[in-house]
Amino acid sequence: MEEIVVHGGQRLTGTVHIEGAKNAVLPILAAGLLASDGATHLTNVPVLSDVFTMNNVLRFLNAEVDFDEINKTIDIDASHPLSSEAPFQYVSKMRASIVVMGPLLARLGHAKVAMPGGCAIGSRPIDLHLKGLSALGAEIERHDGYVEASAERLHGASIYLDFPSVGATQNIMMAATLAEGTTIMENVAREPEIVDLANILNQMGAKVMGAGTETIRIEGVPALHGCEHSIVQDRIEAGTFMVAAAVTQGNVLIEDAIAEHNKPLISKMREMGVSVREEEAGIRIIGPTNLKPTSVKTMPHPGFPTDMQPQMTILQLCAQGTSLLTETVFENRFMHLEELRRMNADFKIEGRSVIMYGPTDFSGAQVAATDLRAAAALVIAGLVSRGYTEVTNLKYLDRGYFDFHGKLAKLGAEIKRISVPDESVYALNPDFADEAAE
Ligand SMILES: CC(=O)N[C@H]1[C@@H](OP(=O)(O)OP(=O)(O)OC[C@H]2O[C@@H](n3ccc(=O)[nH]c3=O)[C@H](O)[C@@H]2O)O[C@H](CO)[C@@H](O)[C@@H]1O
Ligand SMILES: C=C(OP(=O)(O)O)C(=O)O
Repeated sequence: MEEIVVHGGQRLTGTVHIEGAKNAVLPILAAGLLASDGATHLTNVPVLSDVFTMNNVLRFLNAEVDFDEINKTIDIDASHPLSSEAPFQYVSKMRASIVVMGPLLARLGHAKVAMPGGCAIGSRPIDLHLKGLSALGAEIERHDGYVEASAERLHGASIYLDFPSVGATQNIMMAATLAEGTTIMENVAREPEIVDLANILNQMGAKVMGAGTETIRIEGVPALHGCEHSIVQDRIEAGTFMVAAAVTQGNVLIEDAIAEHNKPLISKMREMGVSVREEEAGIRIIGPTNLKPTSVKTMPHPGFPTDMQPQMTILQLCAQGTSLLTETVFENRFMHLEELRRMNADFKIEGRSVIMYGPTDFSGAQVAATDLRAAAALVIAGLVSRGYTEVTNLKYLDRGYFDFHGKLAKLGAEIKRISVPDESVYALNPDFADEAAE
């Protein structure tokens, strides 16, 4: 087992490089299945466990996938006959694998995908995905833990999403690229990752218009081909380092971060007294001595992203006074807070809101990550804690962050990732921690 050990108290300074976005590359890998002619070449691909999982899903479906981890590129060749079945062993590993459904259905007229189920942050149904695919003419059946969709040929339709679901928007958009006629999707997700997907689909020969707005119009085409595409920067990784810099009173340039994609976070950080400078090379964060409290409510884009919520709570817990955070997107995304209580955090959860009483005098503890962003939040809390913090369950962190501890170490954090025996009696003993950190 591995864990991250942080000795808090260091100011972060320097420059950090941001990877391509996990939430962009996963649906884009699925989009690679749509190209019946030629290979798709992706650059700026993040080296993440979720990417390995999605590659394996594509390989199982009979696509050729070549991942060059050093150069961060992937080539996908889906030009030969594909299989249409994504089994439980893959889908259970990663919910996002449900986005192969739209491309398979469009390309092969059939898709059988294991129902993804929920995860630690909430129940995560797929009713909106299915509603959209059904409007395009697919027959949907659910049996034995699978959802099966078939259609001789999909046809364009008008689809209104009850909620701007990211995955449903992606799945339906990809299916509609090869449908006969025009599809109008309303109340769709507007995340930058949706725009990135639309961009690559258009390079593949699709006709997708309006991505990034509430309405997307897709004119179906008979076939798509391979192309080259560079994955958009990860706004959530950028935001995570912005918070880490601010909370440690640091001075960090988040290289190539796109301010436009992180507007709600930037606005809240400025309100709290953080200096956020948009420079040519990226976003510079200078953390103040005293942070002001604030209220945050997560919303679909362009609202405050739920994927920044756990990290944001650390900034709020450090503020001088009472802050509020309301999570409206997922019903169970406060699990990191119970771990933070063991690090001295004082808060009260009331339904979907948490009231936080700052400033917190964080003290190091052994804590376990419960999901991806919880893992990042716990490490950030460790950066401002007295003594040592050990964060376990790093499999969650590895889903979405490449070399997180290494990047923080380069910025001056005292942090190591170490192997420990599974039955670790590893206590918060500075002598042992020093030894393990060598
Ligand atoms: C791989 C990826 O891109 N993951 C992101 C994507 O997840 P994902 O695509 O799963 O998120 P959605 O936008 O679909 O889900 C948001 C909310 O809608 C609900 N819902 C969704 C679909 C549906 O058919 N029915 C339904 O009720 C979900 O339960 C959830 O409460 O967007 C989320 C919201 O920004 C982010 O937190 C995830 O990091
Ligand atoms: C919730 C997240 O991802 P996923 O939808 O892949 O679980 C996330 O990136 O924070």
